[in-house]
Amino acid sequence: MTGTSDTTPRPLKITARGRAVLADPRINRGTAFTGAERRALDLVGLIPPHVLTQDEQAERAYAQFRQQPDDLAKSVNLTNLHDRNEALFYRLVGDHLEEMLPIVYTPTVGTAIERYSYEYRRPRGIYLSVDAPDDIERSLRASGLGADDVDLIVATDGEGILGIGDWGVGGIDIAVGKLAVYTAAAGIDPRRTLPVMLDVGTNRQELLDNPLYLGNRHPRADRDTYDAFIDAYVTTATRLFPKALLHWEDFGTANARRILDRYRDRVCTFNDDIQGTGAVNLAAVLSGARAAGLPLPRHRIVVFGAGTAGIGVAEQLRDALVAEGLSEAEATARFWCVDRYGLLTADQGDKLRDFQVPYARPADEVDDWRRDESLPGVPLDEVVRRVRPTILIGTSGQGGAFSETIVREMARHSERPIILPMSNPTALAEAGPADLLDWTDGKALVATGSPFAPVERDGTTYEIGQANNALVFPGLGLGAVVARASRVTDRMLRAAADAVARRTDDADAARPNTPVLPPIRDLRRTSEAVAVAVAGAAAEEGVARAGLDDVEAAVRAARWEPVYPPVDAV
Ligand SMILES: NC(=O)C1=CN([C@@H]2O[C@H](COP(=O)(O)OP(=O)(O)OC[C@H]3O[C@@H](n4cnc5c(N)ncnc54)[C@H](O)[C@@H]3O)[C@@H](O)[C@H]2O)C=CC1
Ligand SMILES: CC(=O)C(=O)O
Ligand SMILES: [Mg+2]
Repeated sequence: MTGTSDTTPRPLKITARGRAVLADPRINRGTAFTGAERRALDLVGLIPPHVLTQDEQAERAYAQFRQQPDDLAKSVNLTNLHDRNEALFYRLVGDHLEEMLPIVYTPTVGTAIERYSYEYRRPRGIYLSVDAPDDIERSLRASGLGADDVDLIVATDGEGILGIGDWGVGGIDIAVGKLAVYTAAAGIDPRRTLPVMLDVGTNRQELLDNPLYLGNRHPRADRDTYDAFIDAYVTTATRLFPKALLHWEDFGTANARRILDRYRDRVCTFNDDIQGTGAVNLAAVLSGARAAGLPLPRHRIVVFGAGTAGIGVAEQLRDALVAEGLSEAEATARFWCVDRYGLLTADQGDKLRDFQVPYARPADEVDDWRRDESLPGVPLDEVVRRVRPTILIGTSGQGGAFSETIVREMARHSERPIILPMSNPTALAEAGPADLLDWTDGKALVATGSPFAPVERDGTTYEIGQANNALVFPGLGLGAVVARASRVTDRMLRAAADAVARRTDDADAARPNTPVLPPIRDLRRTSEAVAVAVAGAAAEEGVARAGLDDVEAAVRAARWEPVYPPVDAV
């Protein structure tokens, strides 16, 4: 993001005066207030006299960032800037996206969430409590935003943060982090967004025992109480902010599914872990299949970790196979999903969760397969040996699960194995890219959920694509907002996946290091392409409420830029 825009920004109306201006990050620009602005806003004497440009401020802020001793300190540093001067924060993150995304987002956001009650400085977002559902409306109204003012709300209940589990109220930082990516990548106007913490308690004893813990100090609410609370949130949020897209992030598996199933046909909503992850995975697989020279229907797909993300990934791949002409049964038969009890098989009874059932293999198919009685079921290595997969996807949160033996076995039967360890944060990746390339003699087509440095091998540099829903949700959100979509449909998700995959169309598939995903440094352009595709799909499908003559122009015009608009002191 550069500090420039092709259109002159509209003046910003400011009613606050004096210290109240400096205390509000949405209007504060600190030392960049000009002499005239300082006089108009009663700031004379409250700021050192010399006026800096935003460029100069950004230079200083970057130097301060670089001085921080570690990633958590960098995260705190950026949070402080975010709390002081929002435009400068986005200017900085946009200018250094590759360097700062791992700080505001995965992996460091995971550490910030674990440390939330220790590192807490200021609140950000809206905290709703299951113990006070009657306060939902009052709390959402306390944002100061009216019916036309909200485009997007990211909500979490903190139960399934990345792969690190239940972190209670600290989960608010994943909503804040996702919104930062929405703005830095797609130019969603940050003043028209809300992070929401749905605090239903926590089952992490360490938090309940911690005197500094800032969330509700009781176990998670029972299902009826939980569902009533979620319903009160959806009903109130959509009544107060009828234009808002409701994004769900990092819920526990059962709740994530139930919520999506309940609301997806009623309101404009999507679950990032199920649908955003499914779309980015599909993009990587489409590009990978092209590079491997094997049409999608001929692939054999093993998904390791059949939870929220894993089954979301399988669902979109299955739809893509159906679109290629396979019947639903034929498409489903291309999958072998492995979870904590081993390969999903139809005889697993109540160990199978309802959303896993369609992917369970017939029990007699695996009669003579080796079982691991400690699971008890067919383990991943046996599945790989028997199935000879061409695609191996990791959404298990089990760091190192793709062992050398497993990967070498896969590579024995596949010219270009597609291996996507998607688990976050970094330590939970099922394998690292350097190992994957070593074990496959450089043949593997790899992308990972968290960022990894490029790998040097035999004089070739392999850039590692980030198979992270961050390639999808910012553009999906912007497209939905521009179209004023009434729903997020499967077709919009497919359009997003295709748009991401097209960003690697000109890559030379014959090269060993051909990318399967566009790099993060191009995230702004990728997000724009996704937004255009999504808004177009919404219009074609009849769920767009905005008239869109020129989708590309509408998307470009909708982008918020982190500039300082002229001040109108009212
Ligand atoms: N790259 C991306 O864009 C995304 C990555 N993820 C990552 O995927 C991972 C899983 O996230 P969710 O699906 O939300 O969690 P989840 O808890 O719904 O799913 C994890 C699944 O792994 C299974 N599992 C646990 N231990 C296992 C073992 N030893 N062997 C096989 N399976 C095992 C669990 O039973 C569960 O079904 C996390 O690390 C998360 O960061 C999630 C969403 C997006
Ligand atoms: C990326 C993401 O949404 C996750 O790891 O949960
Ligand atoms: Mg997530």
